Order: sequence, then structure tokens, then C-alpha cells
Amino acid sequence: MFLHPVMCSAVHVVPDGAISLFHLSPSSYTKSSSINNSSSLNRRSTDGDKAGADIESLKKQLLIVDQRLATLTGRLEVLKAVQQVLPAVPSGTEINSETDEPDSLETTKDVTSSIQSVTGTIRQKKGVGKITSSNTQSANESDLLALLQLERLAQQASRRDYELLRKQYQRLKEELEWRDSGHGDDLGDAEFSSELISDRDRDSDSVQMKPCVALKSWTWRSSSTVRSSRQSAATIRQSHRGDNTSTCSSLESTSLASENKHLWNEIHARDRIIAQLRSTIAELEPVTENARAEAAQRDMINKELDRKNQELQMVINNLTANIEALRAYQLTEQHIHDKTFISSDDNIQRKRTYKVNENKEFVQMRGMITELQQKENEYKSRIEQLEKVLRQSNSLPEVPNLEELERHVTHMEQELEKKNEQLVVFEHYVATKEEEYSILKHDLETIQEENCRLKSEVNETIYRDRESNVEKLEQVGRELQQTLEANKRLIEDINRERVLRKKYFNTIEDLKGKIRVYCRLRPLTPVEQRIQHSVANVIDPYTLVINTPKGPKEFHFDRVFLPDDTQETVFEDTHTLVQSAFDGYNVCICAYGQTGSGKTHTIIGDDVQPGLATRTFQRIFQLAADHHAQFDVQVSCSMLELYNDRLIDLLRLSDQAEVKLEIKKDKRGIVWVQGSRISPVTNANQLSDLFQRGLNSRHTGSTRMNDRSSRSHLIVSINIECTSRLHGTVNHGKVSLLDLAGSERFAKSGSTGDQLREASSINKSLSTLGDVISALASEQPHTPYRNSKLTMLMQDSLGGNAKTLLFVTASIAAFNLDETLTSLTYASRAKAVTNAAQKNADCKEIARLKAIIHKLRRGEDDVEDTS
Ligand SMILES: Nc1ncnc2c1ncn2[C@@H]1O[C@H](COP(=O)(O)OP(=O)(O)OP(=O)(O)O)[C@@H](O)[C@H]1O
Repeated sequence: MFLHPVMCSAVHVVPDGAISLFHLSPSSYTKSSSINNSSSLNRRSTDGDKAGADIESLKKQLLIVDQRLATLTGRLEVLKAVQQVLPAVPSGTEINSETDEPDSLETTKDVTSSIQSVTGTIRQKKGVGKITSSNTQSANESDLLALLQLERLAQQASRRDYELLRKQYQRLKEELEWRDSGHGDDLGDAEFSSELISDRDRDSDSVQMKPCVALKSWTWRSSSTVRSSRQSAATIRQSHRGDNTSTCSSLESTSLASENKHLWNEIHARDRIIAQLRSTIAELEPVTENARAEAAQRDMINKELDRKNQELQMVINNLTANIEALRAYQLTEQHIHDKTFISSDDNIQRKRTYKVNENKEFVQMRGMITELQQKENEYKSRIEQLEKVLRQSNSLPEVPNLEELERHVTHMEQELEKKNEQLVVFEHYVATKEEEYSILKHDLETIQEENCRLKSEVNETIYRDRESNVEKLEQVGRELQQTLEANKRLIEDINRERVLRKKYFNTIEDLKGKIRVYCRLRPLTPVEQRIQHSVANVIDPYTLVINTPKGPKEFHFDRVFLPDDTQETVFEDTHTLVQSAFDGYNVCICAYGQTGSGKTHTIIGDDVQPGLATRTFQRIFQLAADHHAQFDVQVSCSMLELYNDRLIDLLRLSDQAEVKLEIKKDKRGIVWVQGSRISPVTNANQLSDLFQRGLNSRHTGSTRMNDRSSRSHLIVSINIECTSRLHGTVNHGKVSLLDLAGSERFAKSGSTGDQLREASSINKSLSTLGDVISALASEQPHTPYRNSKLTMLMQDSLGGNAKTLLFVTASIAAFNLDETLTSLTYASRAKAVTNAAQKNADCKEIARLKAIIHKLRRGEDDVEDTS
């Protein structure tokens, strides 16, 4: 009976119960091992395959051992049955199965004698093995005993074999479990063998013994048993030579020996096979590695092919989408074309764009086809290379992955075929697209022709329309120009009217006796320009807006002079008042404001830019000259200074004794200073010189706010007496020019000592002036003129018998915002003040009598009328 073909051995049970183990020939075993090994190597392509192969091998060995064990168990059963029918071994002749094997004839005899009596029983009960088969009536008892002894020996050997096999079985089972649990994968064959050999040397019965060694050990035991059996048999044969009945037992013994020899040979053959397998494995390892690397490379190629395939698929998708878009566009165009023949530049542009896009797409498609062909060539060459490698691999002995490689190549070829098919489809698609392109091109040409025709029509229409439109436009332009000019004239008229209205309003206000208030803004100094900004915004000649942190604040004046307005400009609005003085009115021109804001500049000026005073002087004498035929004009001048609340006559001669100056007011309300020197002048230069002399005596000083600060109030009075040559009437006019000292903040002006005292006096007098203005503006019953000499001096100018022009000067620098706001607020309030100016005129008789009185006062004798 043969077991599985891959088994290296088979168990043959002879019909009479004897067991014979034999082996396949080494060559056949090698072949089957080679096949098995080949499959094993294939499995080893992965790391787990090795362990799997080992487990398989162990399982097979286990199966063999199992079967052998079963056989031996059966054999043991037979022997047990024999033993049962055998007589009991006498005491003292017990045999130690391990050490004292009864292989001597004496021992055999002892045993034989004790069992002699039961021989017949054995014959009757059962024929066991070849002992009974060869039994003859002529065999003597000694032969029988020898035979029984041999049977016992065989039994003992079988027991030992059984034990060994049981242990081997147990060990193999553990080994299998151990490997199933995933251990021992790393255990090398060489290590394994050496361990087995050392185990054999240590203890052949150890449960740790490995299969091969166990088998060898078992074989060795068997062989030693066989040897001892053989020796026993030889001894028996020698002792019973010539005895025919011993022949049979000798033959049996020989059979066991030959069986053991077979086993021994089988072990050697297995060892050789194992060695061969190991060397084969060692040879095939690099081939396996190569095959693995090749497989990895092919995997990469496969991935690359997949990626390319995806790219191709995307390209195909894009192209399909483009075709759909083109078709849709074509349909839309057709629809538009059918519906209307209105063409425009947009259509042409769209077509051109489409054409350009289409050309681009075809260029892209061609590029992709070329790319694909290149890829195909690359893949072909790559496949050739791989086939070459494959052929080389095929030439190697026992390449385990050959079939796989071939399968892979086949797969690759199939892929290539698929790609080729795709390429053919794609080429077909491109051909279709080219056809569509030619159709669309034709359509485009048709549309372009249509478009050209429509365009020329449109151009003609446009040209015709343009002609008429140009005429219309010219007409509209002319009308627009006329409208603009009319508008401009209207604006000019409005401005003129507004100025006139203001002028008339001022005149009315003058007639009413209102104080005229002018505002003059000082330009920023170079230093201020660097670090300051302007807070003033002049809306029109009458409106000033000051930007404060709380918001813009608006002020209205009779006139606002800008920082760059010249002295001439300022005087233009003033000279009419000079005329009023000729008409017999008291005129007061006063400058009020913060220190350094331009009061002195406005009233006095300098040689280059003379102020109002000098210009007034010139104007008086010009008017006198102009009216010389009608009027005899007498001009005199007084010049006072109010310094530290003390009046000083600036025209007093140096050799003249200082007299007490007292402020007086006549019954007409005209203020005059008793004791002051009144100097007659006959021309403008004489007056200017006198004025200049008086200025030289004025108190000035340098402060932080002004290099040449006026530390006093200046009052210049020019008396004009006009006597009509025709009627003898006399007009007494007076022009008062007041350059007030500026209000100042001590911290800013940096005044100390005398200057501090001066500033304190100045501020106090200006404060009383403010009180007077407030009282007058609010029309209070009492006006506090007598609170200071300044207000007493200005009594006929503010709310009195005078035409007053108040200049409020202000700085536009943000630094002076507070002072500017204060000055402007006071000036605005002053606007509400009304004067009651009356003409100072006497009739001819009164004038004659006054002249006589005047002469008498001077001590003249001739008091008769000379006029
Ligand atoms: N409108 C202006 N254009 C050009 N320069 C001006 C103008 N106003 C004032 N100034 C210059 O500013 C400086 C100070 O002016 P001014 O002396 O007239 O101030 P003030 O008000 O009289 O000062 P104070 O009260 O201290 O006498 C002068 O140098 C003057 O020339």
C-alpha cells in the first residue's frame, strides 16, 4: 500500500502481520521533492510562504509518523496477544529493556525452561507469526525457547521503537503547534540541524529532539537492536548448528535486520535529500529576489499605465465635452442665423474666438496623439526590454515566477492592445472632429461674409446718421455755448448785484449810523507756515469761517480782507470816509485786535507799504486841492498816546512845558483833549513828517509776539475845516486814527517787568472798551465810557457823533485760534453799535461870529469880519 505521492516513504504491512517500511527511490523522491520544492519556492515569494512550507513539511512528516505509529501499535497488539499466551517470566530473570537485554543463550535457556510447560497451549490457542507457520512436530524444545526469546527481543525492540516514535510524535505535534502560533519563522535550517545533532548527542530520548534527529536516533536504536538481534540469532545459530528447526527463526531474524537496514538507508537518503533541497533553496534565493524586483518593477509599470490610461480618459472626456459645447454652440449659431440676420461685431468676434479655440484644441489633440504615440513606443520598447529580461530569466534554472511573468507579459500585451484600440478610437474621433471643424469653418466663412455685408450696411447707416448727428451736435454745441455765456453773464450780474446790494446795505447802515466793521487777516509768517496751518476760510468778501475744534464758526463783516490783500485795497473801501470828514462829519478809523495781528501795519504801515494814515493824509490834501475853488480847507493835527493809562502829547515840542491833558467833550458830543498841541499843516508831506515825528516818541517794545509791539494806544486827530468860498458855510470835520495796543496773553508775549505792567494796563483798557461795545450793542441805558481814558477818548467814535470804521485784525494761525475768536466775537458785537453822526456845519453868520470870537481869544484887535 502506497501513501500520498509526495510522501517520501510508504508503509507496507504484510499479510501475516509483519510490518515492512520501505522508501521510494532517491531519484523519484528527488523529483517529487523538486516539484514540492518548486511549489514551496513559489510560496516563498512572500515572507510567510517559508513558514507555510515548513508547516506543510512538518505536517507530512507527522502524518508519516502517525501512520507508522499506528502500524507499530497494531504490531504491539499482536505482540501483546502473544505475550498473553506465553508463560510468565520467572522471577529473577526479569529483563531490563534498556540495559540487560537477554541476548545470551544462558538467559534464553532459563527463560525457556520456565515456559516449557505452556508450549502446547500456544500451539493450541493461536499461531503467531512465522513461529507457528514453521512449527513442525520434529522441532525440539530448545528451538522453541530460542524462538520465543527472539520474539521477546523483537517485542522489546518494538516497545522501544514505539516509545521513540511516540516521543517523536509528541515532539512533532508540539513543533507544529509552535509553528502554527507564528514562532520559529526565523529559525534557519542550518541552526535547526545543528540543534538536532546536538540533541541526538545529548539524549536520544529527549522530547526536545527534532524530527530528523529523532528519526536518525530511532534508526540508530533500531540498528543497534537489529545488531543485537543479529548477534543473538548468530549465537543461536552457532549453538544449534545442524539443527534444522532453527532455520526458520534465523530467517525471521534476518528479515528484521534487513528491515532495519532499509530504515537506515531511508534515513541517509532523507538526509541527502534535505541537503539537496537546502542547496537548491540557496541557489534559488537570488532568482526569487530578482523575480520579486521584477514583479515590483512591473507593478510600477502597471501603475504608470493606469495613470496614463486615466489621463487619456480625462483627455477623451474633455474632448467629448468640447464636442458637446461645439455642437451646442453650432446649434445656437444656427438658431441665431435662422432667426435673424442681424450680425454684429460681437458675432464675428465670437466666431473668431471659437475658431482660435478650435484651432487650439486641434493642436492640443494632435499634441496628445503624438504624446500617446511616443508613450506607446516607450511602452513597446519597455515591453521588449522586459521580454528580454524575461527570456534571460527563463534561461535561469527553475525560475519560480516564470509563469507569473508570462502571465504578466500577456496582460501587458492585452493592455497594449487595449491602448491601441483606444488609440484607433481616438484617431477616429480626431478625424470626426476634423470633419466637424471643416463644416464649422465653412459656416464661419458664410457668417463672416454675412457679417461683412451687414457691417457695410451698418456703416452706411452710421455714416448717414453721423452726418445728421454732426449737424445736430453742432447746433446743440452752439446753443450750449450761448447758454454757458448767458449763465456766466448771469453769475457776473448776480455777483455785481450782490456787491451792490451789500454796498447799498452798508450805505443804509451808514445812514442809520451803524459802525462799519472790517476784518483783516494777517498772513502766516514764514515760521508759522512751517509749523502752523490756517484755521480761516473766507466764503465771500463778507463771510469768514473759522474752523474750531467744536466745528466751523461763521462771522459776518462789512468786508473781509484776505491775507494777501494790499494796503491799497484796504484803503479803497476807506477813502469815502475821508470825503465825509470834508462834509463835516467826525470820522473814526480804529484798529483793534490781538498783539501782532497787524493793527499798526493797517493804520501806519511802513515806507514800502504805507498804511491808512499816510494814505488818508494824501487823500485829505488831494480833496482839498480838488475842491480848492469851492472850499478853503484848513488842516491841523494832534497826536496823543495813552501809555499806562496816561495821556502823552506826542507833538509837544521838546522845549515846551508839559501841561496836563484833559479829555473834554463839547455839547455836540465831540471829544477833544485840552492842553494838547494842535499843529496846523498845509500839505500831506508836512502832515506825514509831523506824524512821523510823533511816532518816534511813541512807546514801543519787543515781545515774543511782535518785534516792534506798540505798548500804547495811539490817537491821531486830523481836524479839517472847510469853508465854502461861495456860501461862507463852514464844515468842521475830524478824522481820528486809532492804533490800539494789542491784547496779549502774558504767557505768550513773555512780558515781564515794565512790559508786564504795560500789558496789564493795555488789557484793562481794552476790557473797558469791550464793555462799552457790549453795552452799546445790547443797547443798555448806561454806557461805561468813563471806566478808562481809552473809552472816554473813543466816546464820540463808539455810539457817539462819528462815522466809525473798526478794523479787527486777526491771525489765521491755529496757534492764535483763541485770541482770534475773541477778537472776532467782539468785532461782530461792535457791528450792532449805532452812532448818531451829525454834520458839524455852521451857517455863514455863525461862522463869522465864531471867527470873531476866535480872533478875540487870540488877542487880535481886528475882530471885524474879513470874510
Ligand atoms: N496784512 C499784512 N500783510 C503783511 N504783513 C503784515 C500784515 N499785518 C501785519 N503784518 C506784519 O506783522 C507784524 C506785526 O504787525 P503789527 O506790528 O502791525 O501788529 P500789531 O497788531 O500792531 O501788534 P502790537 O499790538 O503788538 O503793536 C509786522 O511785521 C507787520 O509788518
